[in-house]
Amino acid sequence: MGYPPDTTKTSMERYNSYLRRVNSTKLINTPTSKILIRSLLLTAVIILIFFTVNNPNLSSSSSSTGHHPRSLLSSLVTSDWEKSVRKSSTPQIPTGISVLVTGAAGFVGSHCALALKKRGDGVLGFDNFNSYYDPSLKRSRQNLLLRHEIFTVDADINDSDLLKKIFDLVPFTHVLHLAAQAGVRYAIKNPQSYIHSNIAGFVNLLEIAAKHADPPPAIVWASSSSVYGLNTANPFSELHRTDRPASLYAATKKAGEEIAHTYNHIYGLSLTGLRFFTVYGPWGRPDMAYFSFTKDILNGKTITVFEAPHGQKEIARDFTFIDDVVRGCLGALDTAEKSSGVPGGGKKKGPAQLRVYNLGNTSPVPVSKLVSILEGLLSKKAKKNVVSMPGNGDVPYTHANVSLAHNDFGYKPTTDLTMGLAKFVKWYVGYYDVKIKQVVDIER
Ligand SMILES: O=C(O)[C@H]1O[C@H](OP(=O)(O)OP(=O)(O)OC[C@H]2O[C@@H](n3ccc(=O)[nH]c3=O)[C@H](O)[C@@H]2O)[C@H](O)[C@@H](O)[C@H]1O
Repeated sequence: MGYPPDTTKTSMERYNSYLRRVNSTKLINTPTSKILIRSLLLTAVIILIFFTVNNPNLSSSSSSTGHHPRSLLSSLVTSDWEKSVRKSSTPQIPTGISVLVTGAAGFVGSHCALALKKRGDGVLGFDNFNSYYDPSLKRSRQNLLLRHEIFTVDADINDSDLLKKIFDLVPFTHVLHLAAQAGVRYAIKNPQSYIHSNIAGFVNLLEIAAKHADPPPAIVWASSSSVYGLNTANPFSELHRTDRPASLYAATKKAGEEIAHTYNHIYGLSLTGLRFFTVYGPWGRPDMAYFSFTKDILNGKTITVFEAPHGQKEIARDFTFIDDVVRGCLGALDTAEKSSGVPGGGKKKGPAQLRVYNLGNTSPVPVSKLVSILEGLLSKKAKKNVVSMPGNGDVPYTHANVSLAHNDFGYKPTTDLTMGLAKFVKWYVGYYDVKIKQVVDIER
């Protein structure tokens, strides 16, 4: 219940405010008050600068707090830019699809973009080139895409205005959504970045796909093996429980799967989540163990290898080679049905497809074996510091059952870890111009 207005007080306040205005005009004309006002202004400016410096998110165009970034729409869009967007997205064959690839300058994104383009599909890249790891590697991937006539828009998926503009220019049939904050253990250091990209960014994309895009595209997106969390049933099946994530990263990917359900249910968006299992290979991510181990072994630096508590199974991963994952992504895109939503959102013509698949290698390898394979390929012994696995989000073991992906789109991984790492090392020494005794010939 509200209080009745105090009319006496209100009119007194109006009068007082009138008096303050009258007095202030008199005051500012005296020399003492001029000095006073100037010093007050100066103090205000200093406080403002202090706040901005200590809260970079306030001035950032792409904050990590989940606030909407300032749109790059007006600074990016020119008629040449529009031409590049349209040209890149146009399929080269009559049966080709038109795909917006978010995270296109990332590891999996760049490989998928190239594979799609190679078979005649239209591909537009989208990436914010953040500095989670060396952005120059992302720029090199972007240049590689450009050499194959794939244009990459340099922006954040939280930029609604720009995304809308892109969907106005191109009637994408599909979105391959791979832009995300990756890394399991980094979530301890920078939790907000996971919310910004994996939750807010994903919702922003889905909002635009559901309510703005005409036609609403089918969306295939990157979930993660980490959603299995503390699950102990093996190998991991899509039917197992995923309600016990061990890291915030895993929790945001699991949240993504639930959010996908909602947009499928309300708006009829066709959505397919792919649970990737520790993907590795050429042009990979420097933050991942196989990559940083390679770098450190070559530089004679000690690597930290995690081990399980005594009496437990060795720490292992179902390492999955990039080419196998790319085939899985294309298979998922090719079997994705159209969204059933009506452009503008709010209605759907009927139920739409909602899928989740494991994309793993089906053959877990202990991390100690990963190190010994690398030692062989690099002809150099690793200096190892073996420590107990810290409780910072890691899980001890992953192992995929991929029969669902096999049945639905013929997914069948074909590269074992030794072969895949040989391909990675060959790329690594070429890219970073490293001399090693002998590069194992993998073109058998
Ligand atoms: O499948 C996923 O969904 C995730 O895969 C990947 O996570 P992980 O499987 O944790 O890969 P990665 O960090 O390479 O560690 C590999 C192994 O090395 C061990 N490890 C790691 C670091 C270290 O210093 N020492 C060590 O022993 C470590 O204990 C682990 O056993 C992606 O990064 C992630 O973004 C997500 O996609």
